[in-house]
Amino acid sequence: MDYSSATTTLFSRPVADLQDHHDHEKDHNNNNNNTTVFDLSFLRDQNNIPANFIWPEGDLPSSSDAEELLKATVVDLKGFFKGDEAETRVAAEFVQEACSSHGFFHVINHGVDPHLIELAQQHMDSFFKLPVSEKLRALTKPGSSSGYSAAHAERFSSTLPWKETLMVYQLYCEAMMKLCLEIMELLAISLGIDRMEYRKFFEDGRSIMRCNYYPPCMQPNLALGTGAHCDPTSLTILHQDQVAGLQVFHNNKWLSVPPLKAALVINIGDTFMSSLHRAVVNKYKERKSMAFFLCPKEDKVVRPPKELLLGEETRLYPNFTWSELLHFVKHFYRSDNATFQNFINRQLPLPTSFD
Ligand SMILES: C=C1C[C@]23C[C@H]1CC[C@H]2[C@]1(C)CCC[C@@](C)(C(=O)O)[C@H]1[C@@H]3C(=O)O
Ligand SMILES: O=C(O)CCC(=O)C(=O)O
Ligand SMILES: [Fe+2]
Repeated sequence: MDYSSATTTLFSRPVADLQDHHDHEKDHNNNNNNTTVFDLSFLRDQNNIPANFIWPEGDLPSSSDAEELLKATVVDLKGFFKGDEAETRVAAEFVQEACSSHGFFHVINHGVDPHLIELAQQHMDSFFKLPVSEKLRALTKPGSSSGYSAAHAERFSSTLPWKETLMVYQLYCEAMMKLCLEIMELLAISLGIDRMEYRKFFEDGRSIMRCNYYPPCMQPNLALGTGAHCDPTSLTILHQDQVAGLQVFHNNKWLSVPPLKAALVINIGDTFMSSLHRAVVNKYKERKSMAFFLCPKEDKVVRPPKELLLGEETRLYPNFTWSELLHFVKHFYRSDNATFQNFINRQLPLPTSFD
């Protein structure tokens, strides 16, 4: 096999290591013998993008989308970190306001060393600049939450996202994990439950850190960097560079979440309730984002806190474990706006219970 030709659009390769891939959903890639590898560093300059990257009209950004900005609350964490009760209450109220509406907010004075963010970005840059043959050495294995992927072509065959991703397991992500736990404390305060409840629940969490590289696209109106979806996870901390692209569907409109210097974007995932969002691409500028997804430990049972329940009959959803939901999105379902509902309604031999 030859990955060296810079003039070839696609590389086909026999993929012995993808043998046990067992996707069943509509657009999952069932062709195990011959996965196509896309070289986005070549495709970015092409006037016509391959059909695999073209999304159905209803999914595509329209010219009136995102003219408006999302009113994303800016939560200042300074007082909370100092232990100032009054300022903590104000921060928790802002979190509550955002989470009862669309679930997105910015945090500033978040305590993450800017040099660390800079360093992570430099590593990410040098990785994505490598020749495709080198990047493929880190190609993700089916079902794995680490490694490199060019447009998820090893998993899906159509409506491919216009991006390359690199997933790194949580070892490298201590600063993000720490911040997630602080925000979990604020979330608990905002819900009026024991402030340590979620902190304790997530302290042994298994998280996913993902670097996204969105090359420029000559036909940005036909493609999407990340299609509309809800994060199936628990909490997402997103660092976006200075190029806009993130949009949230709120009040029946796509609204832009423009980058705010020194801030991190936070959004709650489906184990709380995630809002539909996506990342669009553009003709001129590459865009990079780093998403840290907090997830519960695999076997932990996810259930609502007792204080929030009036009785079992008020429950909308049964208990589940993160490993069940993760398995569902990795093998059976491509995350979209109905992931959680379809997971709950799934006809699979997995037990669901209210116990
Ligand atoms: C558990 C996960 C699945 C995805 C990565 C994390 C959290 C969000 C999911 C995702 C980003 C939602 C959009 C579609 C997806 C396929 C993607 O474009 O990357 C999703 C991720 C995935 O299934 O790998
Ligand atoms: O890159 C972005 O701005 C958003 C990506 C995203 O929503 C995701 O990876 O879940
Ligand atoms: Fe997302």
